[in-house]
Amino acid sequence: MLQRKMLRARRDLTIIEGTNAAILLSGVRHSYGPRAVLRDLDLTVRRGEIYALLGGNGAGKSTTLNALLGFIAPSAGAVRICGVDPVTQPAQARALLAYVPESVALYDHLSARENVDYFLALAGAARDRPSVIDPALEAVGLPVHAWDARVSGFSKGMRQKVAIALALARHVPVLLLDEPTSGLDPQATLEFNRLLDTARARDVAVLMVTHDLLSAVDVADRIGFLADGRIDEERTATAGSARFDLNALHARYAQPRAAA
Ligand SMILES: Nc1ncnc2c1ncn2[C@@H]1O[C@H](COP(=O)(O)OP(=O)(O)OP(=O)(O)O)[C@@H](O)[C@H]1O
Repeated sequence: MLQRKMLRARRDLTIIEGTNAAILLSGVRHSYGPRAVLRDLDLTVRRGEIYALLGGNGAGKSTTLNALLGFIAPSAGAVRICGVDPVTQPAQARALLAYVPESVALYDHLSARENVDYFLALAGAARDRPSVIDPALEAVGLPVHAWDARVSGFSKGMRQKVAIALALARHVPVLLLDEPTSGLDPQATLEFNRLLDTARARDVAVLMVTHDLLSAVDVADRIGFLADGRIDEERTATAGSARFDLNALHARYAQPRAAA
């Protein structure tokens, strides 16, 4: 038993040392009571890469995000954000990532500019308006007339732009997204995907948990299906306009689940 644990620890170390992944999960296991949710999950995302993680309800996608955020400590395996363990070094890991939940929480009585300024101050990051805040708001395409408007009147898409602007202003290498396009109309979804292109161009590693296959096909470099606690299948985008075979992916995604 001890030998198995040592072998596993050595394998984890080898994987960590031999990778340039900004996001790494290696041999990760996690159970809630008797229910094993992650079983030897291996997943890596490099800087400048967008990875879409798909999976049926209850497959363990949020649990995966929670492991990366350091909210849960896996019973086995390694989790790293740019080499930092989010459980044992939470402050260092948090400084390296931005997390955008399905519903972006902002201060409704503050403007877009003020929200970015406030959260930059909380993060201890540089917050000069002309050189940091305004260029970030411009990069995400938030209309200039909205910069000083209270965010209470913002749509979901606009709130996401503020959240991504904050991530860009912080220059974090890792962006974690939970169901970013749920509830967005097709136009807002396309706009959001182009925001992710901006993040990729700035060398950010993006992990996007989603049920939105069309969005994943449009923007992701790799798509992974989480099933039975591990990546069951992974596809990589090909060059050219048909980046993925949408019909094949849909057939894969919609296939009946094995009984638990
Ligand atoms: N805190 C918890 N305590 C006990 N069980 C949990 C807890 N959180 C999640 N689970 C269970 O773990 C499994 C995986 O949940 P998780 O939320 O990670 O799945 P998901 O893939 O994000 O699902 P969805 O697509 O529905 O959001 C589910 O069976 C869920 O009921």
